[in-house]
Amino acid sequence: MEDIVLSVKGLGKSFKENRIVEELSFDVKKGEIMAILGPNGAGKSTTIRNIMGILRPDEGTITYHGYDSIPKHRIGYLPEERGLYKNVKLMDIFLYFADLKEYPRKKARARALEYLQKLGLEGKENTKVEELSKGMAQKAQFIVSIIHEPDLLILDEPFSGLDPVSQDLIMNEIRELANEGTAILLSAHQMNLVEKLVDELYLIHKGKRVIQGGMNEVKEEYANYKCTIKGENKATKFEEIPFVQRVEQQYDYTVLHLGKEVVPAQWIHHLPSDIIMEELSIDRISLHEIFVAIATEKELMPVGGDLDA
Ligand SMILES: Nc1ncnc2c1ncn2[C@@H]1O[C@H](COP(=O)(O)OP(=O)(O)OP(=O)(O)O)[C@@H](O)[C@H]1O
Repeated sequence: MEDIVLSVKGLGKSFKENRIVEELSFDVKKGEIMAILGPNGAGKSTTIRNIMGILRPDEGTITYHGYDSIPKHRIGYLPEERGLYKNVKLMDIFLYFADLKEYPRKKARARALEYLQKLGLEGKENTKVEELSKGMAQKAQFIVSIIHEPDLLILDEPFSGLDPVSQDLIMNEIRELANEGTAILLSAHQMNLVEKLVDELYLIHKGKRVIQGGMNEVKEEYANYKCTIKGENKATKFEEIPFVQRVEQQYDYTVLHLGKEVVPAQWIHHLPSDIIMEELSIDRISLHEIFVAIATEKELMPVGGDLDA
C-alpha cells in the first residue's frame, strides 16, 4: 500500500490581490524524494511556507498521514532564509533544536557527531556559527533539520551556496534518509542534481502546475531528441528534413529539435551532404532544457499532445 505522508490538495494562496499559487495538489510518500521546481518567483517557497504553517492557505487542504494538523516534532525544515544563532556553539544549537522537538539529548548528541563527520565538519562541535564559512553553516543547518529523525523533511533550496563536493555530500545524505523511510520534499534550481536525486517532480510556473510525475516518466514524455551541428549554415537548409520540429540557431550552432520517435542512426542520413559540419551531436534533451523551455514559455512537445493543452 502506498504510504502517503504529506498530501496537498487544491492549495491556493494570494497576497493582497496577487494570486501567487493556485490549485496545487501533490502527495509525498514514505521513502520518496519529491522536488517542487519552477523559475524564480514561481511560488515554491510560498507553497512550502503554507505546508509548514508559516502561512495560512486561502484554499485547499494540507494533511499529514491523513490528519489536518502537522505535528511539528515529526517534521524537519530547512528554510530558504538561513540563520542560526551566530555566537552559539554548534552542539548547543543541535541540542537546543532537539529539545524543541522533544528528542532525547543523548541520541541527538550522537546523531550530531555522526552527521558532522559525514558532512566534513568533524571536530567542529564546539565551533561557533560565526566562525564557519557560509557553506559550513548551511551544512550545520541541514543537521538541525534532521537531528530529531523527522519522518517528513522539507528542504528549501538545500544545495544553494554549496560547492560541488558538498552538494554531493548533502545529496547522498538526502538519498540515505529517503532509503530509511523519510518522506522528502525539496526545492532546487540545480537541475543536474535533481535529475540524479529525485523520484517525483512537481514543476510549477506562475503558481500553477505545469508538469507532474515520476522522473523517468517525465523524461520519457518530454525528452525528445535534439541534433546540434556546429558550422555556419542557413536555417532554411534544415526546415524540410523529416522529423525536424523546430530549428534554432545561435552563433554558428544549429539545433534541430526532433521527435522522440526518431532512430538517430537512421535519421542522420537525412542530413544534406553539403552542410558545414565541424561538430555533430545527437542527445535527448535534459531536465535543464525542459525547465528552460517552460520558464521561457517556449513550446515543448510531449508525445501525443501539447504541454499547454
Ligand atoms: N509575504 C509576501 N507578500 C507579498 N508577496 C509575496 C510574499 N512572499 C512572496 N511573495 C511573492 O510571491 C511570489 C512567489 O514567491 P516565492 O518566494 O514563493 O517564489 P519561489 O518560487 O520560491 O522563488 P525563488 O526561486 O526566487 O526562491 C513572488 O512574486 C513574490 O514576490
